Amino acid sequence: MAPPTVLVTGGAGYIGSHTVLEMLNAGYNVICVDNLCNAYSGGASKLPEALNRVQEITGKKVNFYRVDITDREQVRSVFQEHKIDMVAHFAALKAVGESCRIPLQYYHNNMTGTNVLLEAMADNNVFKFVYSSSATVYGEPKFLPVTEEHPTGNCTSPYGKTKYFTEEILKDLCKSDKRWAVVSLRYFNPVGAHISGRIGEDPNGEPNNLMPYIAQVAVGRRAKLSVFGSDFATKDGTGVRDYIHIVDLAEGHVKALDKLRNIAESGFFAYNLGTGVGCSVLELVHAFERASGKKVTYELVDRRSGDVSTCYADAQLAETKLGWKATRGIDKMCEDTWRWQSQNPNGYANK
Ligand SMILES: NC(=O)c1ccc[n+]([C@@H]2O[C@H](COP(=O)([O-])OP(=O)(O)OC[C@H]3O[C@@H](n4cnc5c(N)ncnc54)[C@H](O)[C@@H]3O)[C@@H](O)[C@H]2O)c1
Ligand SMILES: CC(=O)N[C@H]1[C@@H](OP(=O)(O)OP(=O)(O)OC[C@H]2O[C@@H](n3ccc(=O)[nH]c3=O)[C@H](O)[C@@H]2O)O[C@H](CO)[C@H](O)[C@@H]1O
Repeated sequence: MAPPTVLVTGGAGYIGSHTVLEMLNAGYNVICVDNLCNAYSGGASKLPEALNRVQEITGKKVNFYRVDITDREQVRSVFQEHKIDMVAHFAALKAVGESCRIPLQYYHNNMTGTNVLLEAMADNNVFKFVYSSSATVYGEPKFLPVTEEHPTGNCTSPYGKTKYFTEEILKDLCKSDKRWAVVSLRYFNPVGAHISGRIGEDPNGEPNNLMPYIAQVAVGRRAKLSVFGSDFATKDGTGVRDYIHIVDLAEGHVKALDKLRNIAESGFFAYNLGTGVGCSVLELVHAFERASGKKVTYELVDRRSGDVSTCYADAQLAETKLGWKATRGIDKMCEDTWRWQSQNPNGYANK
């Protein structure tokens, strides 16, 4: 039987590129689309640099189209060109603070873009869908560890709401038509890089998230880290999160695709992708110092508005239903981030 062909939206981004790599290694054919609004496109190749490197690492071909998923015609033309079996949907805008400043752009990109994609799928009889959701759908945790049964929807930012609203649309769609089979993967805090050091996280401008900030301080691009809040009710007063290695996360997607490929079952299924282990900001700083041999200068500052104190996953359901479990710990996350950051101090741009 020919290997299934998966359309990957946002495949040039951080999580998309790592997942494409694991999908190729697992034998899937991959068609990537990305509008490159948050991915480095430079170089002589027509491929975005991350995918160029994915090809180099895997020795396999990535089909790439520069497509904006909000553009109906562009999306349709990809479905006309290729016989798609399943879709893995990563494309989205994802900066929490920015989403509060420009909510309409977030709703247009993330909601309209997803609707256009789902309509094109239905028109082409493609009903298997893996969605990039987030622990942000749980809002402030009411209990820990957070299971998939935890209520969703109490999101504080427009970004978070787009993740929650999309899940609601997907549930309605699955209720309305039994041909749909949807897996929504709720990521906790993805960090790290591929072991080769060739692909990794390359944020535009000042990083919003902790790990890339730490890495840029260690490599000398930024003077110091601001630690947001030291008076939380946690082991050392700093915020606690469930960091998950990007390769574990990528493998979770392959497991989800394997499940969709092999089941006749339809419906909406949500799974947490996390490790179940909470790590504080200062624990991560110290782990990174050990892994890199560099000092990470920091100062304790006020809390960032909207931040919860502690959030970590119960990831048992993904283990039971998908046969997936995270295996890489904090030290490995730091080691691999450092290999990527030290070999590519300016990310994909060779400046
Ligand atoms: N990184 C995280 O911490 C995290 C956590 C939870 C969920 N997620 C979700 O995972 C997905 C991937 O996140 P990431 O960290 O890889 O982000 P990313 O920005 O690196 O990747 C997203 C990619 O989508 C592309 N894109 C955005 N809008 C598009 C559009 N309209 N048409 C085509 N391409 C478009 C961007 O150019 C980018 O390459 C997103 O849906 C995000 O919300 C990320
Ligand atoms: C409010 C916010 O942005 N939430 C998003 C952010 O969650 P998180 O806030 O969980 O991730 P993060 O990496 O922004 O922060 C992790 C922890 O580090 C702390 N921290 C972060 C940056 C920094 O410069 N200094 C510092 O101390 C922060 O207060 C928190 O305790 O990312 C997630 C994915 O990874 C989701 O997309 C969340 O919706």
